[in-house]
Amino acid sequence: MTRKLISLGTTQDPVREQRRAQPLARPFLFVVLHCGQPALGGARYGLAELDVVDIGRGASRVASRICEGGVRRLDLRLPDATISKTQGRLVRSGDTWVFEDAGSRNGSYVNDRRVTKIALSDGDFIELGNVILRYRAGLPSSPTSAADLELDTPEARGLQTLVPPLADELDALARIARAPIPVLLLGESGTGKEVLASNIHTRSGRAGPLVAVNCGALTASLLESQLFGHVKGAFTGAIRDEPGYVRRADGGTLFLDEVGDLPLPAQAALLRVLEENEVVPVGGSNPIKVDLRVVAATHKPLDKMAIRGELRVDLLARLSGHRHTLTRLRDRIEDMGILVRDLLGRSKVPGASELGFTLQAGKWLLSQPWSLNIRELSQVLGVAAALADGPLIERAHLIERSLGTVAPPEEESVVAPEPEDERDTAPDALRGRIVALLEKHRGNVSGVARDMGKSRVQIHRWIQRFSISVDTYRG
Ligand SMILES: Nc1ncnc2c1ncn2[C@@H]1O[C@H](COP(=O)(O)OP(=O)(O)OP(=O)(O)O)[C@@H](O)[C@H]1O
Repeated sequence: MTRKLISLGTTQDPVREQRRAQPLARPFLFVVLHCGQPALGGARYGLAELDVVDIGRGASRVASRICEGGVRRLDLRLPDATISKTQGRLVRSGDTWVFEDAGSRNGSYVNDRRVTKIALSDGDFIELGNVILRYRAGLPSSPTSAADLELDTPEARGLQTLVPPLADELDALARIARAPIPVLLLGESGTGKEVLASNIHTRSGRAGPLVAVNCGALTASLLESQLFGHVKGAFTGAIRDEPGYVRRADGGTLFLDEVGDLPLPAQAALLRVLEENEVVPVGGSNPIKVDLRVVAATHKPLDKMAIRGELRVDLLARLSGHRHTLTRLRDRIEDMGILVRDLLGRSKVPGASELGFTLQAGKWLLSQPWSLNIRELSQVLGVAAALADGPLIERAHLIERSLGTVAPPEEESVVAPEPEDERDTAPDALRGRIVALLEKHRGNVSGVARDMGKSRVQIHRWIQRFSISVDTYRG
């Protein structure tokens, strides 16, 4: 079984009907995590067309929709020895859903509390044996994303989700991927922008390579030659022709990672390339044609940067053919099961893909803020898999903040407000202080960051804004 999409009804022309249909808020039941067998991934079931959901033990996860005597019923079987054959049921009561335990052997729990009967609220977690489910009262969904979905096989990495509004956005992105439209990926660090860029390239069917450029790591003095290449003899040390990133991506995809870190002079040069589809290598005189598909990514607030003059508005417009903002992990916690399956499956720790979780460990995964998103989850799981000394990852193996005390610098967030001090400090005084510290630290930005009590990213941002050439201070 790979990806089963179960239609909710037949239409004359489903494509046209879907285009006409606006997303509606609908209730859903998610199977979020099979703690004992995370390889089973997760599932979602639309509750809008149902009156009752019966849940009990089965040999495998199977959901059947049945209509008997006018009652629309979903029969959900879950493969878990700790679940009773008849565990419990969800019953529609007007606009709400009520969970009733059916006298199960091990009991049913909602948000950690043992229950016999309870009206569910949006976001409630339902624990049945070692399986954790979640009720969502009203998620915007199109007819496609409202359909039942089982995800138990890793495929289309970065494009899989159970969450309906996100599924609709990713569906649009998957279609855009096939056209040569520039894509701008926004979102917090660790949400999967690079993974998605790679997937967009794969789906584009373009024959050329995916060439990733970390714009924040380009050296100021060599930037143009790194991007656009150079001819032999263009400068001291140019002992042969070099194509540069842009020409290497000819016929493929140029992935501009951390595009918010691109210095202004490089922005102008890049814009020329994107507008004219040709590149002039440093020291050369003849333009060379290039066929590029550009995907750019950043966790910075590009629109604000454009207003402040730190990013060219025309470049931003060029890059923004289609914008996609990645969802934070804590806002797609229903995907925990499918992410865990993917991450354990890819882990280099021997036997990781066979591991399960204790119920306590599973509940912990679902309760964390995951401020560093999927990257943090991946790190936590990697350590846990290495520590586990049996078939199950226990709560003690899941080490909080495995990335140390690192928190995303507030100024890096696409949604974060601009830090107060940046707006309030007199620009001349700030520039003077940075220049003095660059002199003191001989161009070492980390030293400046330490002395000012700021992140390196913040210092780089000021350096760009004040057009300071760091190389001048390197001795
Ligand atoms: N959908 C996904 N499924 C499984 N793993 C993922 C997924 N998306 C991202 N990851 C993993 O999470 C980590 C971070 O992903 P990625 O580097 O793509 O994030 P990013 O948004 O580009 O981060 P940054 O902004 O810091 O560069 C990687 O280890 C990646 O393999």
